Amino acid sequence: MATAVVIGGGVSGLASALYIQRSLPQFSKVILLEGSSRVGGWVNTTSYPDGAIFEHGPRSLRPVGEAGRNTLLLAEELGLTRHVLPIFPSDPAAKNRYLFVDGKLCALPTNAWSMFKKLPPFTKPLITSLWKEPFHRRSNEQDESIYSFVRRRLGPEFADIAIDALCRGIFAGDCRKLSVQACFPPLYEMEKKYGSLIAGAVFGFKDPKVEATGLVRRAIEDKWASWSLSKGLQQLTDAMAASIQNTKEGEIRLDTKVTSLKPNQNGKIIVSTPSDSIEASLVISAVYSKDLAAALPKSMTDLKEDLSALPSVNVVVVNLEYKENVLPVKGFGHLLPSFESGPILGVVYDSCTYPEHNRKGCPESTRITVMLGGSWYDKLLSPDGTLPSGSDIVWMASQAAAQQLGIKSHPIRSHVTLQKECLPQYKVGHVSWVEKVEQKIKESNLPLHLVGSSYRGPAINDCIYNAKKVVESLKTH
Ligand SMILES: Cc1cc2nc3c(=O)[nH]c(=O)nc-3n(C[C@H](O)[C@H](O)[C@H](O)COP(=O)(O)OP(=O)(O)OC[C@H]3O[C@@H](n4cnc5c(N)ncnc54)[C@H](O)[C@@H]3O)c2cc1C
Ligand SMILES: C=Cc1c2[nH]c(c1C)Cc1[nH]c(c(CCC(=O)O)c1C)Cc1[nH]c(c(C)c1CCC(=O)O)Cc1[nH]c(c(C)c1C=C)C2
Repeated sequence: MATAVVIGGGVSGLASALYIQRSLPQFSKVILLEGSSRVGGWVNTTSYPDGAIFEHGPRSLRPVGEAGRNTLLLAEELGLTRHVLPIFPSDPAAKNRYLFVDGKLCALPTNAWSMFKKLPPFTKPLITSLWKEPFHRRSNEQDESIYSFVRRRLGPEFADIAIDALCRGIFAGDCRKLSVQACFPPLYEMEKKYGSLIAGAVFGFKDPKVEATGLVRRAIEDKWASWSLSKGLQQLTDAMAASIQNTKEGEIRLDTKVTSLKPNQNGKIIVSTPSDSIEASLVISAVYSKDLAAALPKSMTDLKEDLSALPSVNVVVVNLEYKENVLPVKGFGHLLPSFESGPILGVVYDSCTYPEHNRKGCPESTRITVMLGGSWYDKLLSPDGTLPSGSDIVWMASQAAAQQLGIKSHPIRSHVTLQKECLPQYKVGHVSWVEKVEQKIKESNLPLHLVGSSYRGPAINDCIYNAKKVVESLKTH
């Protein structure tokens, strides 16, 4: 009886367990071990009895590309079709994103025409950077920072303002340190292959392989910008967990932290938890690389050191709800470049994106999420090095919202979550680091495989799709 063990019950671990059940029938037992008391990992939704929904982690998914289509397919297979909340291209949440610079909200260009206009905070129309872009020489470096790549190709102003803010709004990180090769592989490939981003965008488009039926077809035909679910994104991970447990092979054990992994003489791995030991023919690690390092035996010092080297950042997520409509603009949200504010990364206008998640009977109520910290987390700390109390953080976030959005009223409900080490930082050289750790695991001959946000992308779509690819690579032909 062959047993597969998946370590970690975030979206990557859940996807791994699901795909093992579907594609690797040689495993008569698939056991998912989760250290905490719930599945979902960073996917975490609070649903209040009055119908209001607060997301403390991810809140929307993109339907594009192979990975985006794959998640939609999975949602459909899990029976979630009627719960999908699409954002259409005409919705303000799809069209409007803002920067907060010099005390003002500045709309980012939304269409080709706006590229020809001088839109503050930029001092010249975007087209003036774009037309020169194909003439810049490609770099010979293996990797470089996102900042230096964009500065080289599109100029310093675009890098200092737009790219700086964008990296805060995806990685909560510093574009001067993050790797372009790891964080934006399509941009990196476009330059390497076509010598230019514009040429790459024109000639490099490939139709994704995932078949366009059902939800995928609807998303393509109606040009969805993004989507969520009627009960929030945790509905996806809850449905994944239910599907795993619905089969005779699948088992999820909560409050079960993996404390050690030891190879035995049969080429298997003994997976130990405080209460049990399991002999596994296959182990998929779906935890932060540092957490995997902590479970590996001392004899694997080299690999442990490598896995421990991946840095990550803390993000403080503050959900705020107001009784009335307090937003001066409609859109997805706004971001602050690092020169503006330090620790306040941005604000998501949740009630504008998903009004369905507002409390019942109060369509005018407003939900926003203020995100703080990331690479600037230290700036949030008190002089004694501690994080201010929850009520102080709510005050700080609501003051920021008041100043940036002109909100005069006080929130009627708030929720603060400290998401510790939640976003791994892919620094310059990250892709080589992934190759190195995977090579060392291969050389060890252990039946151990890596998935999760530490390696090939933090987006939910990446996590699910990479889990699928890893499991499918294990199929015996
Ligand atoms: C604030 C925020 C906003 C985000 N917004 C978006 C968004 O809008 N769109 C998007 O696509 N992505 C977004 N992301 C990114 C995305 O949510 C994460 O990258 C993704 O959820 C990571 O999933 P994972 O399964 O790889 O890891 P995790 O969610 O970290 O799961 C790992 C699991 O392993 C468990 N674990 C750890 N150690 C052990 C052990 N020794 N034994 C057993 N279990 C263990 C943990 O408890 C956890 O449940 C956001 C992330 C954050 C933090
Ligand atoms: C202000 C901080 C953050 C906001 N979201 C995140 C942080 C740290 C985390 C996050 N957001 C996205 C992803 C997934 C990336 C992907 O490839 O899909 C992650 C990990 C989605 C995202 N958010 C913004 C963009 C441009 C994207 C990429 C996908 C898309 O275009 O939708 C911008 C953005 N994020 C935040 C705000 C307020 C904002 C823009 C106004 C919040």
